[in-house]
Amino acid sequence: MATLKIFETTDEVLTGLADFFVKSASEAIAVQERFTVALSGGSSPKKLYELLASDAYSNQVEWEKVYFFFGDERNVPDNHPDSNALMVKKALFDPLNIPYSQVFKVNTLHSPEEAAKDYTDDIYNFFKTEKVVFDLILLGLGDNSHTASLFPHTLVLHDPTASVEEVFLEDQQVYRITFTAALINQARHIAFLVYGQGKAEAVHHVLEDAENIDEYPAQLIRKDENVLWFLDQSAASLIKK
Ligand SMILES: O=C1O[C@H](COP(=O)(O)O)[C@@H](O)[C@H](O)[C@H]1O
Repeated sequence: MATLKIFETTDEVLTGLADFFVKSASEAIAVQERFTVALSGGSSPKKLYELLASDAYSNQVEWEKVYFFFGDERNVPDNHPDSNALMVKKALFDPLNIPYSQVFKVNTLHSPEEAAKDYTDDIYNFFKTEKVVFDLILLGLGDNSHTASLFPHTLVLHDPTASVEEVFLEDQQVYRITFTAALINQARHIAFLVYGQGKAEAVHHVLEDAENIDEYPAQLIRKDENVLWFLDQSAASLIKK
Protein backbone atom coordinates (compact mmCIF):
# COMPACT_ATOMS: atom_id res chain seq x y z
CA MET A 1 0.00 0.00 0.00
CA ALA A 2 1.33 3.44 -0.95
CA THR A 3 1.78 6.00 1.82
CA LEU A 4 -0.85 8.73 1.67
CA LYS A 5 0.04 12.11 3.18
CA ILE A 6 -3.05 14.28 3.11
CA PHE A 7 -2.82 17.94 4.14
CA GLU A 8 -5.43 20.66 4.63
CA THR A 9 -3.91 23.28 2.33
CA THR A 10 -1.61 23.46 -0.69
CA ASP A 11 1.04 25.25 1.36
CA GLU A 12 1.04 22.41 3.87
CA VAL A 13 1.42 19.83 1.09
CA LEU A 14 4.40 21.72 -0.29
CA THR A 15 6.01 21.97 3.14
CA GLY A 16 5.36 18.26 3.75
CA LEU A 17 7.11 17.32 0.52
CA ALA A 18 9.95 19.81 1.03
CA ASP A 19 10.57 18.23 4.45
CA PHE A 20 10.56 14.78 2.88
CA PHE A 21 13.06 15.98 0.23
CA VAL A 22 15.39 17.25 2.97
CA LYS A 23 15.11 13.98 4.90
CA SER A 24 15.71 11.81 1.79
CA ALA A 25 18.70 13.91 0.78
CA SER A 26 20.29 13.79 4.18
CA GLU A 27 19.78 10.00 4.51
CA ALA A 28 21.23 9.32 1.05
CA ILE A 29 24.19 11.66 1.59
CA ALA A 30 24.97 10.06 4.97
CA VAL A 31 25.26 6.65 3.30
CA GLN A 32 26.68 7.33 -0.15
CA GLU A 33 27.86 10.96 -0.11
CA ARG A 34 25.40 11.94 -2.85
CA PHE A 35 21.69 12.29 -3.53
CA THR A 36 20.22 11.54 -6.95
CA VAL A 37 16.82 12.99 -7.72
CA ALA A 38 14.67 13.08 -10.84
CA LEU A 39 12.44 16.14 -10.95
CA SER A 40 8.92 16.41 -12.28
CA GLY A 41 7.70 19.12 -14.60
CA GLY A 42 4.38 20.65 -15.50
CA SER A 43 2.44 23.20 -13.53
CA SER A 44 2.37 21.79 -9.98
CA PRO A 45 6.02 21.46 -8.82
CA LYS A 46 7.26 25.02 -9.49
CA LYS A 47 6.11 26.14 -6.02
CA LEU A 48 7.95 23.20 -4.45
CA TYR A 49 11.21 24.17 -6.14
CA GLU A 50 10.76 27.80 -5.09
CA LEU A 51 10.18 26.67 -1.53
CA LEU A 52 13.32 24.50 -1.54
CA ALA A 53 15.31 27.49 -2.79
CA SER A 54 13.86 29.81 -0.13
CA ASP A 55 15.59 30.83 3.11
CA ALA A 56 13.48 28.30 5.00
CA TYR A 57 15.06 25.34 3.15
CA SER A 58 18.17 26.42 1.28
CA ASN A 59 20.41 25.69 4.29
CA GLN A 60 18.87 22.32 5.06
CA VAL A 61 20.36 20.43 2.09
CA GLU A 62 24.00 19.89 1.09
CA TRP A 63 23.23 21.04 -2.45
CA GLU A 64 26.77 20.41 -3.69
CA LYS A 65 26.08 16.67 -3.22
CA VAL A 66 22.77 16.62 -5.11
CA TYR A 67 22.56 15.41 -8.74
CA PHE A 68 19.48 16.44 -10.67
CA PHE A 69 17.75 14.64 -13.54
CA PHE A 70 14.38 15.10 -15.22
CA GLY A 71 11.72 12.40 -15.24
CA ASP A 72 10.26 13.88 -18.38
CA GLU A 73 10.73 16.79 -20.75
CA ARG A 74 8.86 18.57 -23.51
CA ASN A 75 10.56 18.24 -26.88
CA VAL A 76 11.44 21.94 -27.06
CA PRO A 77 14.70 23.89 -26.76
CA ASP A 78 15.68 24.52 -23.15
CA ASN A 79 15.00 28.25 -23.45
CA HIS A 80 11.38 27.58 -24.51
CA PRO A 81 8.61 28.58 -22.05
CA ASP A 82 7.31 24.97 -22.01
CA SER A 83 10.69 23.51 -21.05
CA ASN A 84 10.79 21.77 -17.67
CA ALA A 85 14.53 22.52 -17.53
CA LEU A 86 13.88 26.26 -17.90
CA MET A 87 11.20 26.23 -15.20
CA VAL A 88 13.52 24.44 -12.75
CA LYS A 89 16.47 26.66 -13.67
CA LYS A 90 14.48 29.75 -12.70
CA ALA A 91 12.83 28.26 -9.60
CA LEU A 92 15.68 26.21 -8.12
CA PHE A 93 19.04 26.04 -9.90
CA ASP A 94 19.72 29.76 -10.37
CA PRO A 95 18.61 30.86 -6.89
CA LEU A 96 20.82 28.14 -5.33
CA ASN A 97 23.72 28.57 -7.77
CA ILE A 98 23.67 24.89 -8.70
CA PRO A 99 26.52 24.28 -11.18
CA TYR A 100 25.86 22.66 -14.58
CA SER A 101 27.98 19.68 -13.53
CA GLN A 102 25.21 18.58 -11.15
CA VAL A 103 22.36 18.97 -13.65
CA PHE A 104 21.55 16.36 -16.29
CA LYS A 105 19.08 17.78 -18.80
CA VAL A 106 17.47 16.15 -21.80
CA ASN A 107 19.21 17.36 -24.95
CA THR A 108 16.30 18.24 -27.23
CA LEU A 109 18.38 19.74 -30.02
CA HIS A 110 18.18 16.61 -32.16
CA SER A 111 15.34 14.19 -32.92
CA PRO A 112 13.10 12.95 -30.08
CA GLU A 113 14.46 9.43 -30.65
CA GLU A 114 18.05 10.68 -30.23
CA ALA A 115 17.10 12.78 -27.22
CA ALA A 116 15.63 9.73 -25.50
CA LYS A 117 18.51 7.44 -26.39
CA ASP A 118 21.17 9.98 -25.39
CA TYR A 119 19.44 10.62 -22.07
CA THR A 120 19.27 6.89 -21.35
CA ASP A 121 23.02 6.75 -22.04
CA ASP A 122 23.67 9.80 -19.83
CA ILE A 123 21.84 8.15 -16.94
CA TYR A 124 23.58 4.78 -17.26
CA ASN A 125 26.96 6.48 -17.67
CA PHE A 126 26.37 8.47 -14.50
CA PHE A 127 25.23 5.56 -12.33
CA LYS A 128 27.70 3.04 -13.81
CA THR A 129 25.47 0.15 -12.65
CA GLU A 130 23.25 -2.26 -14.54
CA LYS A 131 20.30 -1.34 -12.39
CA VAL A 132 19.74 2.40 -12.03
CA VAL A 133 18.21 3.29 -8.65
CA PHE A 134 17.41 6.97 -8.11
CA ASP A 135 17.19 8.00 -4.46
CA LEU A 136 14.04 9.96 -5.18
CA ILE A 137 11.80 10.45 -8.19
CA LEU A 138 9.27 13.28 -7.99
CA LEU A 139 6.06 12.87 -9.98
CA GLY A 140 2.89 14.79 -10.69
CA LEU A 141 -0.45 13.58 -11.92
CA GLY A 142 -2.35 15.00 -14.88
CA ASP A 143 -6.14 15.23 -14.76
CA ASN A 144 -6.09 12.46 -17.40
CA SER A 145 -4.10 10.24 -14.99
CA HIS A 146 -0.77 10.61 -16.79
CA THR A 147 2.42 10.83 -14.79
CA ALA A 148 5.85 11.86 -16.06
CA SER A 149 4.96 11.69 -19.79
CA LEU A 150 3.29 8.32 -19.55
CA PHE A 151 0.09 9.32 -21.31
CA PRO A 152 -3.08 7.25 -21.81
CA HIS A 153 -3.04 4.86 -24.79
CA THR A 154 0.60 5.41 -25.75
CA LEU A 155 3.05 2.65 -26.66
CA VAL A 156 5.51 3.56 -23.93
CA LEU A 157 3.09 2.25 -21.31
CA HIS A 158 3.97 -1.27 -22.44
CA ASP A 159 7.73 -0.79 -22.63
CA PRO A 160 9.38 -3.09 -20.07
CA THR A 161 12.88 -1.58 -20.29
CA ALA A 162 14.27 0.73 -17.61
CA SER A 163 15.04 3.55 -20.02
CA VAL A 164 14.03 6.91 -21.42
CA GLU A 165 11.72 6.92 -24.42
CA GLU A 166 10.04 9.38 -26.78
CA VAL A 167 6.26 9.63 -26.76
CA PHE A 168 4.12 11.11 -29.52
CA LEU A 169 0.93 12.77 -28.29
CA GLU A 170 -1.54 12.44 -31.16
CA ASP A 171 -4.01 15.02 -29.88
CA GLN A 172 -1.36 17.73 -29.45
CA GLN A 173 0.88 16.52 -32.34
CA VAL A 174 3.96 16.92 -30.13
CA TYR A 175 6.67 14.70 -28.73
CA ARG A 176 7.73 14.37 -25.13
CA ILE A 177 10.63 12.45 -23.62
CA THR A 178 9.96 10.31 -20.55
CA PHE A 179 11.34 7.82 -18.05
CA THR A 180 9.58 4.49 -18.52
CA ALA A 181 7.55 3.08 -15.64
CA ALA A 182 10.20 0.36 -15.28
CA LEU A 183 12.90 2.97 -14.62
CA ILE A 184 10.68 4.93 -12.22
CA ASN A 185 9.74 1.81 -10.27
CA GLN A 186 13.38 1.01 -9.51
CA ALA A 187 13.72 4.21 -7.43
CA ARG A 188 14.31 4.01 -3.69
CA HIS A 189 11.56 6.55 -3.04
CA ILE A 190 8.88 7.95 -5.31
CA ALA A 191 6.86 11.01 -4.28
CA PHE A 192 3.75 12.28 -6.04
CA LEU A 193 2.78 15.93 -5.57
CA VAL A 194 -0.89 16.45 -6.38
CA TYR A 195 -3.14 19.30 -5.32
CA GLY A 196 -6.39 20.92 -6.40
CA GLN A 197 -9.93 19.71 -7.03
CA GLY A 198 -9.15 19.21 -10.73
CA LYS A 199 -7.01 16.19 -9.82
CA ALA A 200 -9.51 14.47 -7.51
CA GLU A 201 -10.98 12.09 -10.10
CA ALA A 202 -7.56 11.09 -11.38
CA VAL A 203 -6.34 10.39 -7.84
CA HIS A 204 -9.38 8.18 -7.23
CA HIS A 205 -8.92 6.29 -10.54
CA VAL A 206 -5.23 5.69 -9.99
CA LEU A 207 -5.41 4.64 -6.35
CA GLU A 208 -8.77 2.92 -6.17
CA ASP A 209 -10.13 1.87 -9.56
CA ALA A 210 -9.63 -1.58 -11.09
CA GLU A 211 -6.39 -1.77 -13.04
CA ASN A 212 -6.64 -0.18 -16.46
CA ILE A 213 -3.17 0.97 -17.39
CA ASP A 214 -4.08 2.39 -20.79
CA GLU A 215 -6.75 4.60 -19.27
CA TYR A 216 -4.92 5.45 -16.00
CA PRO A 217 -1.17 5.25 -16.70
CA ALA A 218 -0.11 6.32 -13.20
CA GLN A 219 -1.38 2.92 -12.05
CA LEU A 220 1.89 1.61 -13.53
CA ILE A 221 3.77 3.08 -10.59
CA ARG A 222 4.27 0.63 -7.77
CA LYS A 223 2.31 0.98 -4.57
CA ASP A 224 4.34 0.30 -1.45
CA GLU A 225 5.27 2.33 1.60
CA ASN A 226 8.20 3.98 -0.20
CA VAL A 227 5.83 5.48 -2.74
CA LEU A 228 4.36 8.56 -1.10
CA TRP A 229 1.40 10.59 -2.29
CA PHE A 230 1.44 14.20 -1.04
CA LEU A 231 -2.12 15.43 -1.51
CA ASP A 232 -4.26 18.31 -0.37
CA GLN A 233 -7.83 17.74 0.87
CA SER A 234 -9.26 18.74 -2.52
CA ALA A 235 -7.18 16.27 -4.52
CA ALA A 236 -7.94 13.57 -1.94
CA SER A 237 -11.65 14.34 -1.77
CA LEU A 238 -12.81 11.35 -3.84
CA ILE A 239 -10.68 8.77 -2.07
CA LYS A 240 -13.19 6.41 -0.46
CA LYS A 241 -11.12 4.25 1.88
O1 LIG B 1 4.79 13.91 -13.39
C1 LIG B 1 4.41 14.81 -14.10
O2 LIG B 1 3.09 15.19 -14.06
C2 LIG B 1 2.65 16.23 -14.88
C3 LIG B 1 1.22 16.53 -14.71
O3 LIG B 1 1.31 17.58 -13.84
P1 LIG B 1 0.60 18.97 -13.96
O4 LIG B 1 0.96 19.60 -12.67
O5 LIG B 1 1.15 19.72 -15.15
O6 LIG B 1 -0.84 18.66 -14.12
C4 LIG B 1 3.33 16.23 -16.16
O7 LIG B 1 2.79 16.82 -17.25
C5 LIG B 1 4.77 16.50 -15.88
O8 LIG B 1 5.56 16.80 -16.95
C6 LIG B 1 5.32 15.40 -15.09
O9 LIG B 1 6.65 15.47 -14.75
